[in-house]
Amino acid sequence: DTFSAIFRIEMVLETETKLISHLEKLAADERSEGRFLSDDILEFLERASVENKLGRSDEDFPANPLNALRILRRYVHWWTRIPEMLQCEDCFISSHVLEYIESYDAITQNMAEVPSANDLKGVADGIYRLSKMYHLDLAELYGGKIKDTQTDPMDPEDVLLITDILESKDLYETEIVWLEKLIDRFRSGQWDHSLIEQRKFYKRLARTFFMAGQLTETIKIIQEYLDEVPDDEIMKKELEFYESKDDNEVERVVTRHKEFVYDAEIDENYLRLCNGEELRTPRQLAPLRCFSRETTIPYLRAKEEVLNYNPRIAMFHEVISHNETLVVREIAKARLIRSGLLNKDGSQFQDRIRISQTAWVDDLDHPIIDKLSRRIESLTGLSLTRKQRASDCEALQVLNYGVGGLYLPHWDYMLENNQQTEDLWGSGERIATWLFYLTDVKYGGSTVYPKLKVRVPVTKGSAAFWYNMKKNTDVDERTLHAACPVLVGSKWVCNKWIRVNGQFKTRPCGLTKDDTIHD
Ligand SMILES: O=C(O)CCC(=O)C(=O)O
Ligand SMILES: [Fe+2]
Repeated sequence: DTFSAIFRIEMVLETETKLISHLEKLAADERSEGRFLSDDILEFLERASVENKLGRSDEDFPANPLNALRILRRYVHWWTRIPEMLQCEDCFISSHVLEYIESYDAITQNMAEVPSANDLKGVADGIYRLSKMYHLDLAELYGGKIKDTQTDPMDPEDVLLITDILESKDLYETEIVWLEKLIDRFRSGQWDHSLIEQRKFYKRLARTFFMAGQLTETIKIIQEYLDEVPDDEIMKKELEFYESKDDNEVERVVTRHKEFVYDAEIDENYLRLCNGEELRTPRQLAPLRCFSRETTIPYLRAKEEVLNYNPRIAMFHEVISHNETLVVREIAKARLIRSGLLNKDGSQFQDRIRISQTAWVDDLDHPIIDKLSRRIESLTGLSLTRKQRASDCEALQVLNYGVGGLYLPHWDYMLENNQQTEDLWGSGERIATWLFYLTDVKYGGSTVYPKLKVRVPVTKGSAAFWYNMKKNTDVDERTLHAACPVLVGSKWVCNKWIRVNGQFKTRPCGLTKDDTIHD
């Protein structure tokens, strides 16, 4: 899918540039022979051309979720439909039209991912999640403002995509808030009325009130509309319909829907840490230090910032160069696919708890990938040899997050299903995780440890490092961690999962059963 990696949305913009030039050529060819494309298409083409230029002039443009939604809606609602619109049943289809359709098909076949209605849902759901998680102000959001970033105001149609999501989750109360704010914006003249029919909104709001079990409000909202447009026959019918209902009936609609499960409760610490709150006391923070750490190379020292001692969670600074981040991303781009999660039997599945795309890159793929592995060896003292069997670590996992992209709290260890591929047969559990940050993001995306109350901000060039196991090789549950939703930005990371069996020389057991690895 497209919504699960910002990189894919950048690709949609690139594809659109090609489609625009094909459609412009078609319009010109037809015009030269005295025929014209429909006004709908011509108006769209003009708008798309302006918005596409704007989007491509700023590389951060698709990293704003509102822009991502606009780009994808343009593609799904327009570009995919234009071939049909050009082929009306009883009109003349010129050779130019056929040519356009051929080039459209060719371009689409070349796309790794063709955006679909499902992607629109993914982005809309992402924006809803972000608004909830980061307490976004709806009036500001509609006006295109997120924190201190500003883009064009949302189109009412985009807002409706989000309220559709709310409705599908039976979140009627929330939907009412979103719709009321939308009508506020109309009333105050902040939205161009020509963009949409007001009736559509009022009708929608009335229905939502009804679904939420608020019949009085339902009738009130329709009357409010009729006060302004008294002759609207359609709305008069709506009013009659609702007036014929009684409260018992409303109750039934609501209880039917309440059987569904509501949004899972987001872990309180996760929420607060992602919002940048410091949850530890000054006393807990006081002993934390930065170290110039020895490595296995005598003259090389590393910049280590300890964020927690037991278990040790550390950030290593300036451990990957700008150029290296570009190489990793470039190799990964051709291989990205939606990230999976592991079933008990080791098979993979996809879920909303992990929204990103993954690519696996190995030491042999490029000298720089190998160099990164050797660097992690010297910084951690662990062995990262890749072998046909019983490797000391996995290949490098490269991730790009999508709109509202996140990874809810989880552990990196896999317990019984730790031998997915042959190279890892006999490798044992994931003893440690090394996580390089390849980009900065504007807002959101931190890695957080809800049990330890630790937050690692996304910092290009740095890495997070921790042990998932105690010295006696029991897994350490305190390492529960998560990736916060990305609010604005394209988050790229890559991580090395280091396996336990190859580390026996440098990682002996501790003196007590519970000894943690914290040096
Ligand atoms: O992206 C992050 O910040 C964390 C990623 C992670 O925990 C994982 O991929 O297992
Ligand atoms: Fe993880």
